[in-house]
Amino acid sequence: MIYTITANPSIDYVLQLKDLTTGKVNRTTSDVKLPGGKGINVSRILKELNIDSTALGFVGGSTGEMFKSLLSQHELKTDFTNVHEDTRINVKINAIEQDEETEINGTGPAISNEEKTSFLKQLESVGTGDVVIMSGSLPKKLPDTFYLDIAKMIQENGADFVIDTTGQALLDTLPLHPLVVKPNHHELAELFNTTFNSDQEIIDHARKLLDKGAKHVLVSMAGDGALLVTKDHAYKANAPKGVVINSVGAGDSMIAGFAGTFMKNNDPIESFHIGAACGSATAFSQDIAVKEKIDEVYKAISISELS
Ligand SMILES: Nc1ncnc2c1ncn2[C@@H]1O[C@H](COP(=O)(O)OP(=O)(O)OP(=O)(O)O)[C@@H](O)[C@H]1O
Ligand SMILES: O=P(O)(O)OC[C@@]1(O)O[C@H](CO)[C@@H](O)[C@@H]1O
Repeated sequence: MIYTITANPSIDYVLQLKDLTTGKVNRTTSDVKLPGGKGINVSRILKELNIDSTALGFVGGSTGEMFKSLLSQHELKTDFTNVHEDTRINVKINAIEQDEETEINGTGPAISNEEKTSFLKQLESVGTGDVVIMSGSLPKKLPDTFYLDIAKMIQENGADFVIDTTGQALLDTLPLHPLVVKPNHHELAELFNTTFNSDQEIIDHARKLLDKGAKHVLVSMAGDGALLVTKDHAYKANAPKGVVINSVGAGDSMIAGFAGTFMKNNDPIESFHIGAACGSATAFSQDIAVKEKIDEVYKAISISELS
């Protein structure tokens, strides 16, 4: 079973307007509320790919009820821990004529010790053959090491894990051999305090993450596609042409496509192809991509070997 952990889920309030002027009243041309949070997005893509997962996380208050109701139409398996304080609302502003996306994410509820303990109890049965995908910010009062501590615990029981994180937190996960890490090219450059001028430079730095323990490294590059780097090979997926509607969740979609497929077939290249299709398909959709869009985009992506 794949478990996704979204410690800090959200209602994503996605607003579209022509242009955004700060300090003024702006009016939307359309607005939708979506059940958000990185692990939730991963579970939603897995569902589209017909791969079972259970979504875990902390949900509370009246916004939590709305979040669950928004999510219910997607028919995911969930096992949320109820908390006292409200689930957050994240505001996503797509200013069409400015071609600009602005996000304002809330801090989320404070999690009490009892709520945290009850959540962790759920993970005691996770073991060999399971994968736990953890992503997104932490709500108030959870320790910075929350995801890392979970990785240590479930790994001792034989499970695989993915933590979608950046910076030092990403480096800290590597000795535990995560199934995959997926920095974007800017995040990878920041990790090594450098800038990249070629794919080869990106590949060389991605290999350092393999040397430190990652089992697979994907480097996402938004409209420039993505790289899959293994010890001896590197592959590039093109970003197909299309109209970008809302790229929020493209990275989550790519992780879901890669990890979910790899669990099934152990084939990193096909997993990469599907991951790239999920990422672009989400960028070309207002919400997280649906199966038909993923299939359409898959056909427009080719994987080429670079080195
Ligand atoms: N504009 C785009 N056109 C085509 N494909 C895209 C576009 N943006 C993203 N993708 C696809 O989705 C993948 C992941 O996107 P991106 O690199 O933006 O991840 P990210 O930085 O983790 O994003 P986010 O945090 O917004 O989810 C890219 O590698 C690419 O394959
Ligand atoms: O504040 P976090 O937890 O870092 O990110 C949360 C979030 O921006 O990530 C998802 C897209 O990746 C959205 O659904 C959600 O609103």
